[in-house]
Amino acid sequence: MSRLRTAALVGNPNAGKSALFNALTGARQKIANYPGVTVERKAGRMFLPSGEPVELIDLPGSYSLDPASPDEEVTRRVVMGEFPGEARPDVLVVVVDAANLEQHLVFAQELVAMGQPLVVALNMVDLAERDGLVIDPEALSASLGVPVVSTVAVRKRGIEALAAAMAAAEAQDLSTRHEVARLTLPERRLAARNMAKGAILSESGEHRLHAQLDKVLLHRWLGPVILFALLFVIFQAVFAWATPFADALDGGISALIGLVEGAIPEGVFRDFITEGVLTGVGSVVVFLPQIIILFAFILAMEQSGYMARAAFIMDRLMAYVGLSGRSFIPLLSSFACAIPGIMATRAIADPKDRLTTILIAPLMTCSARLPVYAVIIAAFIPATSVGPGVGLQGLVLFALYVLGIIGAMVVALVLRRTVTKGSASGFIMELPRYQMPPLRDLAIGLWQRAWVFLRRAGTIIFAATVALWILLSFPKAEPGESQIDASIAGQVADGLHVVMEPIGFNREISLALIPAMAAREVAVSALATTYAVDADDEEAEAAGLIPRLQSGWSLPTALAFLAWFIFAPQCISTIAVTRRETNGWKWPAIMVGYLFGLAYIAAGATFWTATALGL
Ligand SMILES: Nc1nc2c(ncn2[C@@H]2O[C@H](COP(=O)(O)OP(=O)(O)OP(=O)(O)O)[C@@H](O)[C@H]2O)c(=O)[nH]1
Ligand SMILES: [Mg+2]
Repeated sequence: MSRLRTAALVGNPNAGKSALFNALTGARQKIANYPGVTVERKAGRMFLPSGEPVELIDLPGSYSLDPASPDEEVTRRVVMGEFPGEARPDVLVVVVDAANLEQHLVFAQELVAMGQPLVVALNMVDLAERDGLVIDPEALSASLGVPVVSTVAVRKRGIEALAAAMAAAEAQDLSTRHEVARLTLPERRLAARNMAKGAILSESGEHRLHAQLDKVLLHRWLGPVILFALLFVIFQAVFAWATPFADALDGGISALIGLVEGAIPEGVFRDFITEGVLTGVGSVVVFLPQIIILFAFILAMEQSGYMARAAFIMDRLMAYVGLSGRSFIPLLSSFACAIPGIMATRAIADPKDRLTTILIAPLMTCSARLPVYAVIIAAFIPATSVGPGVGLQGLVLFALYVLGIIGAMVVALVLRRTVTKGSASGFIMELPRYQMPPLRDLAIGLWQRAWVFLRRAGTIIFAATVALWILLSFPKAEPGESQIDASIAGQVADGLHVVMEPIGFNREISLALIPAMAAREVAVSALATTYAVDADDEEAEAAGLIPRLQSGWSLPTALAFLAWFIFAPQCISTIAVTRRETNGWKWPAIMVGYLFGLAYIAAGATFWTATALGL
């Protein structure tokens, strides 16, 4: 006759505890909160083979008995029998994922060491077998010293055997458990690895290959080196591969301008089409090839399963600045655009972690900066190579991205010590399988990205450029006076120029920065339109933006302009989404303030250093 009254399911997150709970209890469950905390208490009744009822509790996922979150705190106290009003479970069912055995066995050993009756459910064996990995429960049982039952919770496989093992658990000899109790965490990790290895019955070549791949790609220092090398190659490719396509697009736009000039009689309307629409918006659209190449790499990294590994690598590095790998995915999406990045921070449970991530997200180089960077680099950085296969232009682009990341990390460090003080939470994630990126998905993803970019060009960039063209074109200049001087925009820019002159910005830049608040790419279209309006004749107008930049700007000014855009929060939508996600104006105001401050300092420092060096 069994004396079991209560049992608890415990284990790492996503091991399948809740699925097992459902399989064991059927519909007989009751959900409430633990007293005093918002953590859910899920209990239900199951029956042992003898027909005896047992109350089964489904505990929240945990990585160890050292609590790092309210969920883990509850798990720990229930398991230890310290939770008021909750009886210590008579038997623990430790759920481990067969495909992530090494990871899950670390916590399992800690539980074994508690010296309670215990059964291990080796769950998800179906998924492991699909991946070519067969685990021997007998071998695992021998090395852990406790019964192990294979289960597939979602197919209700192994459920009866598990219930039988639970019933038999009270007769367990607990005297040998103290050996495990003495192990330190690194020792337990090592033991987990050996046990996991020792329990492998068979492993497919593919699975072994993937495991080998992980050994290299997740290596303590080789991993980050490979990640950075890969990023380096990506930025090289953005310049090296895009040039012919960008040139072709550029030629197409010039041809279109020629066509319009031939078809429409001279006048304000023709100027509007050529200077405002085609030159302005066209100057941004030519960067479509660069955007596509960048995203082809990013999507391929995501779909191949490498991106999750990158997050894993970054977790270690981000811990130094008080952030966890949980921030990596939002920050990574911010490379496309800070808006989805900031929205993705909702997945970060810790409020201070989340706030820090929101505040630094705009420092990740979003794709809107790419046209700005690319046009200045094309105009001022020679297309020379600085080593075999290493172009200077790609190197500068890479440096700009890295500077954004370094800026973000420094800001995070400062924030974590001041306004968002608190301890960082731990982070472990399940790594997806490696696979060849499916070409179809890749193509769809690229198409979506390209469409987002073109839609921006057709809406917000178009609108801001047209508005600027109107402000630049009226009132009309007297003969002998420059159109920019006469225009409304020119007058406004003169005011801003007073503030921007000390950091090396000329009037055209000051002018372009105002509409660029709508979106960063507008800085490019605004410059293109300004120079087109300013051009004395059609020949000068047709010369294009890059020669105008080269003849009008000094190198220190161009570099200062690049430095400005690493930091400047020139994006109204980002400010709006920050307001929404932080419920007020306080944090967006702080964000905008510190980013403009940094932009000004960085641009100024760049300008004066470059000037002092005689560049
Ligand atoms: N194929 C397969 N899927 C499973 C198995 N067990 C659980 N799952 C799935 O794995 C996912 C996670 O299972 P859960 O039961 O929610 O995991 P959990 O341990 O309760 O997770 P937390 O409560 O977050 O700690 C769900 O999508 C389940 O459907 C299994 O044996 N085989
Ligand atoms: Mg669960």
